[in-house]
Amino acid sequence: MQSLYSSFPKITFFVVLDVLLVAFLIYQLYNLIRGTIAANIFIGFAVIFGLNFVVKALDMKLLTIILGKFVDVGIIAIIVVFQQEVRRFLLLVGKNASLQRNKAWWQYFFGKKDVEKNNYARIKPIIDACKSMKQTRTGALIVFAKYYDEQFYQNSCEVVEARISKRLLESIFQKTSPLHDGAVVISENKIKSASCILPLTEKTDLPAQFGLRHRAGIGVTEANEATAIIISEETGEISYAKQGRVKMNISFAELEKVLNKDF
Ligand SMILES: Nc1ncnc2c1ncn2[C@@H]1O[C@H](COP(=O)(O)OP(=O)(O)OP(=O)(O)O)[C@@H](O)[C@H]1O
Repeated sequence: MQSLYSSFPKITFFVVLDVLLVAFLIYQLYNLIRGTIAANIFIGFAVIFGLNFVVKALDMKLLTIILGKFVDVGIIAIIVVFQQEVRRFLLLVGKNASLQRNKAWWQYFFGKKDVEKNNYARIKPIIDACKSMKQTRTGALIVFAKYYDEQFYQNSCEVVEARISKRLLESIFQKTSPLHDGAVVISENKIKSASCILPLTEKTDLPAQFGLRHRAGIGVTEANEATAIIISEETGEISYAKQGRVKMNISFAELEKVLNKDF
């Protein structure tokens, strides 16, 4: 009994912290891959790791060698297979440490009123454009990128670099416009680009009516620090995507609230 107890690590502050941090990381990982195909692949990896442990314990030499080969390349395989998820995870870890974020905190404490006032002025043309596009059932996808990753967006986009205006947004998404296909990306208080082809989410548990526009809107928020407004051409319904999740059929009051927070 004595030896069993002595084999346990002493419970210190850092042991508790260690366990809490690991639990937090596993929870974040679970959040990132929940509802995606990656979740099944993750279970596949876990089964192989578990089996390897069992066959080793049972001293089954042949299986130990075969499964051992998988486990040896496990980390590399995980990075290759979970490329998107690793990217999202690193973004998540890095976002709180970023300079821009610190700037936002500074503004929060020292210039909140100005920020809020300017924010409403920035949001209004977007809300107005959404109202009009909802009415006319014009399909649209507007992405709000916290940090404009040129490599990510510009490969597939037309550069716009224009002031945000209701009429410009409407004209871009008008069905006869050459730029109407794809997404508009707003960042740094500008319409940076239009007609962007974005990565599609691999989620398997989305509503049946969600086609490519919705999948792209959700996909971009999984791969980047971004949120997205999706207006359905079929129903005029407005959805809002953030961190890979989507709120369907949101009202304009809700839209104003979320944009005020996220944009
Ligand atoms: N990868 C992509 N990135 C950005 N936009 C895309 C992408 N794929 C498709 N789209 C846009 O989605 C449009 C097609 O939408 P689709 O009908 O498949 O989507 P949906 O989610 O069902 O939306 P809706 O309710 O408007 O029909 C395309 O015309 C294009 O503008």
